[in-house]
Amino acid sequence: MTQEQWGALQDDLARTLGENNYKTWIKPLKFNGCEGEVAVLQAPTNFFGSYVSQNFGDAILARISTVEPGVRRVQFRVDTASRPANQPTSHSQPRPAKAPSPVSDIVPDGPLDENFTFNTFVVGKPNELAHAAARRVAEGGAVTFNPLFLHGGVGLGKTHLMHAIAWELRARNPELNVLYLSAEQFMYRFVQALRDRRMMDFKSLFRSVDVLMVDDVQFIAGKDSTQEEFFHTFNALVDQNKQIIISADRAPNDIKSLENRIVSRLQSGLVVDVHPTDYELRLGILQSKFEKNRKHYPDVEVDEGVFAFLAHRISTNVRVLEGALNRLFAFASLVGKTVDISMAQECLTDVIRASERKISIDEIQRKVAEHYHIRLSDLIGPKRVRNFARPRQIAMYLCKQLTARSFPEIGRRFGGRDHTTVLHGVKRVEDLMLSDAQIAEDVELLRCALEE
Ligand SMILES: Nc1ncnc2c1ncn2[C@@H]1O[C@H](COP(=O)(O)OP(=O)(O)OP(=O)(O)O)[C@@H](O)[C@H]1O
Repeated sequence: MTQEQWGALQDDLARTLGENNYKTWIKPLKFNGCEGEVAVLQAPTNFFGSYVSQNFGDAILARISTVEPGVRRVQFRVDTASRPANQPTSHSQPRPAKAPSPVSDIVPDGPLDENFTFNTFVVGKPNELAHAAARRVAEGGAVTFNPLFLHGGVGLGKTHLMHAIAWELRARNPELNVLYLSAEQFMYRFVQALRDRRMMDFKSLFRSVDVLMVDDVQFIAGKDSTQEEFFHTFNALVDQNKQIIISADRAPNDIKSLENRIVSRLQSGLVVDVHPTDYELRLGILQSKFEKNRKHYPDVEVDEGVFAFLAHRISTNVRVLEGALNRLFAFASLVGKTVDISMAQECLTDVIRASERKISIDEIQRKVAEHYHIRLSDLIGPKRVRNFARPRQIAMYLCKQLTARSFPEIGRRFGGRDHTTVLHGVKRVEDLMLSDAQIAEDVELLRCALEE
């Protein structure tokens, strides 16, 4: 993305977030470039970065990814030149070292968030299994399932649970060597060790931990040598009966470009799905966050019905929910008014609008038919000629990606087809996207048009 495109994107944000938000929070951000899947923005202070990340992070990411489809995360960094010496950055993402780093730098103690404990984790139907498994692992003792593999969508509490396990294990046994890091950090440390010719240090350090936690493991998919090293580390630890805990945004066999031997290793323990939140869980989380934050906003009063309104109207992603609540409280304390539903509606227009945007199967079918210049009846109908069959498979794929519909439901909406036909179609498109650039481009174009 060029600086010019960043400028246009800021203008666009000004229109959706309003002039005040723009001037205060968006204008001071500088675009520092992209590092793989991460777009790096420079913020004036740590607080600034985390506020923007919580409140406007999703809006910024959505726009950046229309220009840079490969970008999946936005990271806020503070300008080190203007920061006093020794002040840590808001993110513990590694920065390239100039000279070989000390051994302890190769595997740093993972950055654990002190708010991510079992006490602050609200349990409901969608996450009760994951919570129970995490509790079991946190008790320590004999390893019963290895690894524990937690998977689920963005912002549903996987990292929170992993940190909670680490805190609990450390509290029970301070001697225990618990290492938490993201898969991205694992790769970075590995590359750094290779570059500094310190692979022996790297290997012996990783093999000496008692509990290893790797977050967002999907990141290493397609990165061959990192996968190889991860596999060896994994095996060495399992052989020593050391506990491993992994998280990812999807189940092991759904992670593309992950070697089969790793997939089967990851499946060999307990695989638990953290489901999207339901209304009750969202309500519970809002109430718990409210109690917790009360001390920061002692004067803020909340009308009855506000939490129910938010739990109904805001998406399943807990990070978004938290951000909305923080923004609402900051606003209420600023204007000194009680939070009521109309204030929530006004203050969170963009968040609510984003949550409301639901793409329907009808919309997808119409767009795909239009794109390929075929009739809707041919897209849905029984004819199996390639001119219709391929767009049909693409439409099925997009339905699976962009709606919450199940395979059988999608099948029904495509002329009563069996769910295995849909499954096959989706798989076929996934494969084709890797080998056929035209198909990959068509799918991306359609996705962008539908998400607009
Ligand atoms: N059940 C819950 N109770 C309390 N807070 C929660 C719960 N689930 C998620 N959160 C909060 O939501 C935010 C996002 O959670 P977390 O970072 O653990 O998500 P994640 O699943 O790891 O997402 P990602 O894949 O984006 O990293 C955190 O602030 C976390 O504390």
